[in-house]
Amino acid sequence: MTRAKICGITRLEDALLAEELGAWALGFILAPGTKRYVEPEHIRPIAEALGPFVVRVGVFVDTPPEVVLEQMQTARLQVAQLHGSEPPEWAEHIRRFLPVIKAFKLSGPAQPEWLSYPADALLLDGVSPGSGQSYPLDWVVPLKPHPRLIIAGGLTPHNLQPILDLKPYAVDVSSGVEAAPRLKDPFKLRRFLAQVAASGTSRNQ
Ligand SMILES: O=C(O)c1ccccc1NCC(=O)[C@H](O)[C@H](O)COP(=O)(O)O
Repeated sequence: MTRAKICGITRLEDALLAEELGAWALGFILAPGTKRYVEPEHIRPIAEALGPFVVRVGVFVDTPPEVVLEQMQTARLQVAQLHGSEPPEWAEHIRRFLPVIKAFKLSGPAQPEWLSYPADALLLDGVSPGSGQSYPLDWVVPLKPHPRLIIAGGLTPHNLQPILDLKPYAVDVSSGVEAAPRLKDPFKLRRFLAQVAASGTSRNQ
């Protein structure tokens, strides 16, 4: 079954709606200077308002492991997503305490050696995270053997079906379900999550 992660959450109402519509995971951007950055103290009340069965993910870019762990605790998040050029030792350090998703940005086909990166799941993204940029689907193929492969990058309710046909562990979307940067669009969110559910992969099936 394929799960859905909704990334770039900045508002409580978006988080609660995504949860209600069946999202498995919600992502909060902890990379200062990026469009959807939210401070750990701002995330905390959102994370605490969610039910127990939705996974709270913190997204970091080249942040040292000690800082990742500190901010994850402050924000009450559960899974760390490493979205920069973090060395494997950083992921190993964080994994002593929390599960890790390692993201790789594609400017060409995925590299098979990424399969051995120490992470609980791998995520493939476009070259410019959160920008709605996609890539040719066959670039994903070298990582297909990974049991927990998350596909992101330019997904929308319109182009989602061929990705779902690959049956990845999860799909991840940010700008494709926004009304404007930082604000989710309830209609797009509903369509995206309904499509994941209709693929026979909803958490309720
Ligand atoms: O979304 C951001 O602004 C962002 C900034 C810095 C690092 C990562 C970021 N997003 C990570 C994600 O997991 C996004 O969901 C992913 O890049 C897909 O975005 P989109 O193409 O807009 O759906």
